[in-house]
Amino acid sequence: MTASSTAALGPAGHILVIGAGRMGGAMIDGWLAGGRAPATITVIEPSADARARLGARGLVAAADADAVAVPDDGFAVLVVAVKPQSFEAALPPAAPLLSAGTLVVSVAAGKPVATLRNLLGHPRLVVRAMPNTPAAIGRGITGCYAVPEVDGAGRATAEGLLSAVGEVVWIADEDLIDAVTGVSGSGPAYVFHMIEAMTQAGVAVGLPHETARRLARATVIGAAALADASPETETALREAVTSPAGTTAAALAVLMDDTNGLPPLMTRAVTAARDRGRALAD
Ligand SMILES: NC(=O)C1=CN([C@@H]2O[C@H](COP(=O)(O)OP(=O)(O)OC[C@H]3O[C@@H](n4cnc5c(N)ncnc54)[C@H](OP(=O)(O)O)[C@@H]3O)[C@@H](O)[C@H]2O)C=CC1
Ligand SMILES: O=C(O)[C@@H]1CCC=N1
Repeated sequence: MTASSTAALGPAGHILVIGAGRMGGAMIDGWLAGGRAPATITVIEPSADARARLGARGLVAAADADAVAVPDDGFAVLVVAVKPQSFEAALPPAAPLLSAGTLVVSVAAGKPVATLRNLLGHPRLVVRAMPNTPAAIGRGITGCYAVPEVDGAGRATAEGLLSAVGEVVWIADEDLIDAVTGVSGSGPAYVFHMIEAMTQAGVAVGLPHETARRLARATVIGAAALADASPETETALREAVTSPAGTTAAALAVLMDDTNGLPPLMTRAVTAARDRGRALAD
């Protein structure tokens, strides 16, 4: 396989996935839903239960790298989806499974290209990708960085895999992957916490917990669906809820406060996630 042949990850090209947990599993679900043949996906996954479930769906599941049979045409793509803390154990044994043309796509937070290369026998073609869990329903968004050695066709290969689970955005600077993690990789948790916080606030002003939760949950889901369906900007949609001197204006005076409101709080939260991603590099 040549360096550029990875671009042709057609229906028969093989994918190796290390780690089929929440993120790896969500991506696999997306590929299968998109029509990829299960037998073209080999997964290294230590959990026997997970392997049994993957095998039942027609994927090739191995407990470790030693148990993986490399297909005749090699693996076109390796997807690294283990936790950063598992890198040292999980990656070096997989190095012999790669060929010169294998495109390595890592979704791990924090771990830089240099570390991936050191642990995987110095592959040339590396993409760092930061997806998020709405990928499980095809509604994710992934920020990606490709090393200069990955040509347009290689990017197309990565984009083909990642767009099966949602939108794809490319960034030109590897350092900004940690910022992507802070906004969208970790972001779904912020939205779920918004539901929790609105529920808690509803209880604080007298609503029964289940009623508050139902109202909060349907509001977040409905507002997101409206933002998705509407041609209006978020600002216009917010203004449409806000009557002059009304109830929403009273709430937004609290939420939009320059010092104690949501924007400075969110900036602190995103910065903390970005900084944690940077720290995971070590
Ligand atoms: N969850 C998220 O929202 C996102 C996660 N990510 C990134 O995805 C990666 C995985 O995270 P997530 O899916 O949440 O974590 P999970 O723990 O759900 O998945 C990791 C998987 O890797 C398996 N694993 C552990 N050790 C090995 C090994 N030596 N070889 C092969 N597989 C192994 C685990 O198996 P077992 O459980 O049996 O140990 C588990 O199934 C992380 O690097 C994270 O930064 C990126 C974007 C979003
Ligand atoms: O919390 C984490 O570290 C991972 C990366 C982005 C979402 N989950």
